[in-house]
Amino acid sequence: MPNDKKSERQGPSVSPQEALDFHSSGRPGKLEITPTKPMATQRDLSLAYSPGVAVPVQAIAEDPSRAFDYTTRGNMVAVISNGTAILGLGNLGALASKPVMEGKSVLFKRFADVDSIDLEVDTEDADAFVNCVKLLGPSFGGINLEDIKAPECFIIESRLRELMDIPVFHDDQHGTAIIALAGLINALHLTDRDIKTTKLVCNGAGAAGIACIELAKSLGLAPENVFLCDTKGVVYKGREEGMNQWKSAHAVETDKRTLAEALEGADVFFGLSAKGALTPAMVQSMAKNPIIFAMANPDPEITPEEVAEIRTDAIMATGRSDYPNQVNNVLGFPYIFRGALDVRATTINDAMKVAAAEALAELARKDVPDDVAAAYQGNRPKYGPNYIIPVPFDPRLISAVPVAVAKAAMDSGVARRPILDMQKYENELSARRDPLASTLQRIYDRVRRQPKRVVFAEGEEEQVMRAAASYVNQKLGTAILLGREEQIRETARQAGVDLSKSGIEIINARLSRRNSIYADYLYERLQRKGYLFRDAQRLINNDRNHFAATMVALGDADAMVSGVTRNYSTVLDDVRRVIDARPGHRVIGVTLALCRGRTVLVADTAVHDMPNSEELADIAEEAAGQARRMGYEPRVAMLAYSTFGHPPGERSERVQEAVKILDKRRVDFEYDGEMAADVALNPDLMQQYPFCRLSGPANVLVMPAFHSASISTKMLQELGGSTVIGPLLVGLNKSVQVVSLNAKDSDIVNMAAIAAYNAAV
Ligand SMILES: NC(=O)C1=CN([C@@H]2O[C@H](COP(=O)(O)OP(=O)(O)OC[C@H]3O[C@@H](n4cnc5c(N)ncnc54)[C@H](OP(=O)(O)O)[C@@H]3O)[C@@H](O)[C@H]2O)C=CC1
Ligand SMILES: CC(=O)C(=O)O
Ligand SMILES: [Mg+2]
Repeated sequence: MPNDKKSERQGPSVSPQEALDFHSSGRPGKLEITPTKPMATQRDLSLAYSPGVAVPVQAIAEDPSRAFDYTTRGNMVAVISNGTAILGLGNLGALASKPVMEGKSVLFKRFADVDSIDLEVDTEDADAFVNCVKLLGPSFGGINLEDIKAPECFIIESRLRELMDIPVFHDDQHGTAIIALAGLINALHLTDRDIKTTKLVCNGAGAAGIACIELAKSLGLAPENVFLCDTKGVVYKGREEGMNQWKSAHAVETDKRTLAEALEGADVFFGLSAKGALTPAMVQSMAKNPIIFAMANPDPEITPEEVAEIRTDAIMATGRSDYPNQVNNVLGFPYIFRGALDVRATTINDAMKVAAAEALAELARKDVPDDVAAAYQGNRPKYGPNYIIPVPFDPRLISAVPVAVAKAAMDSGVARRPILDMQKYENELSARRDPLASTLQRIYDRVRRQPKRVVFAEGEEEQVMRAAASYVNQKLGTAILLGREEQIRETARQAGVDLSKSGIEIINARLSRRNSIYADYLYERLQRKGYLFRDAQRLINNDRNHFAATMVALGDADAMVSGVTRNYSTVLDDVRRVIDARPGHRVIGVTLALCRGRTVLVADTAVHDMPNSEELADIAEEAAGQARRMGYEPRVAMLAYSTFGHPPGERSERVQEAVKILDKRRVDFEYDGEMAADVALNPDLMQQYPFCRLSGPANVLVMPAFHSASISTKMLQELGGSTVIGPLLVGLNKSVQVVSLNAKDSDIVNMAAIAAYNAAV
């Protein structure tokens, strides 16, 4: 079973500076807490706090299970660590573990809509730690222990499991074991091996290593075929140095003493130890079609490149996201807790772990449908050596894994609130997916497949340099910074932005050898609009928007981003002097608003002040086209203050007329109107109009005028807590995006990626 595809990095690599900037930008850290109830009036205060709050207090005192109804407990998991085994970095203390724990909390939310808070407990004393967590128990629906070193982690977890009636789960043990097992099930299947006769060597006899071999044995691996190694070599019967009861339980009768000896002829290597622990010579000595899971983080025991140099028949996995086959517990803990919380499980038992592993393994064997293919770096993965396990961005995980876990909890009798309608539960799970993340992920992946050259017009601005560096680092393409080279380099030096990477070019408009060609081009476009040649030359020399747009117009760049230092409409006017609308199209602005798991595109948020009916119909067509390009099947609502004629009014007639125009054009997407925003978005209200032609809530909202579009999106952002992206410029003949004044580097990169994406599709 030769592995024809050489292992290579697939995802973005990040520089140390980028990692620091990411964590410190804006509000430091990765989490914030937002209220779920209004706290605006005296009445709100009376309900949320005294006296109203006394009522749920009494209800919970009488019946503790009511805490799940009246508080956050049922959806709240604590990620708790003492920092004694942070990733593979060792014992760096509780405080240093905080970035990882915040990260785990964010992943709980991002992947499975589980609310989570990180708690760093500053003690290495197991009793003190247990006592602390136990006392915090009433606050949470589950406890995710993280990065606590062995053997204390075994003592801590088993004591807490006895003491608490909510799931306590040491992620480095069981999360890792579940994912490794899922990968192993498929790797064994692909190499035609029987688990009963498979020989496995696990390097690392700590939390993760021991849990992995325990779960593997529970699935049929023969104890005599499993060799456990640690810093002292093989864990054999009779060994005394560096032993503990958890290692002893897996000691084997053997004369092998070193990892190298254990690996001779072995089928499987599990690495849960440290960077570089596996050498090419050891890999060479393994059996045919070896299975190598080098899972140490952040650097694996051996890299896929090193393995590929010496063997082409290996199935290779790491804990990292930038190689194929990421065996990392992020695939597990969010979904396992989701399922456990939803049935109010008292624990996470072996049946639930095995069910999760099998669900993950099965998912990787299924055909990947179109809407899922996008999550896979743009390539539709096919079950095989380079795809034995789903990627964390696979949108099917949220419905597949929790369902399996919840069912197993119910079957094994630990569910306090069984789910009666599993199909309904599965649908509810899918609705928890964060659509922004998948949309942006899809865009990024597509651009990575077809990298583009983006010109950043405001190259002297610090956040623009950061964005350009990040764009290149993320392998989205090459970046051109416009500006004075010395100035840019000095600002970059002071700000600690690394511009030395290949793929970042600095161009000074005045000194460019294309300068006169650009001036000729611009003059030809503007000579009948009152411009002299010297005016065109001045615009090219002095105005970076004109220079950048001309670069794109003449094919010297694929896309352009600007707007950090000038008003949107000013940049748009500059660009329109250089670039026309695509033939047959109308230039409009589309804003993406993401709120509570829902995405809507709002148009026109940039160009038409008071569109007439024809223009409204054009806007609907352009916005529907953009929705499709972003992977949504458009359902367009033509909005007004009235719904289907009531109350009547002249302004609504304009919108009604636009609907008739769309009827005549026989467009190939769903649309209807005129209707009010609540009817467009609320299926219950829409049902009151059974003749409405939309098959579900609208996802494209065409506003009757610019002011309503602009006001509503800004209110969504400020009051509704929506993430708002845009306006995206749509309908231009070349790809240009304008960011908002003072946009942050991350916003600029998103816009650059969208510009590059629009240039590609
Ligand atoms: N991919 C994933 O999802 C996960 C990966 N991991 C990774 O696994 C590793 C271990 O984590 P964890 O089990 O929590 O940590 P622990 O501290 O509990 O255990 C570490 C184990 O690794 C052994 N070890 C360390 N260095 C070497 C080496 N060079 N050769 C052989 N054995 C070595 C230690 O040996 P000794 O007992 O002799 O000290 C110990 O048994 C880390 O790199 C971590 O990042 C962990 C969890 C999840
Ligand atoms: C992934 C993880 O939890 C670890 O490496 O510790
Ligand atoms: Mg960990």
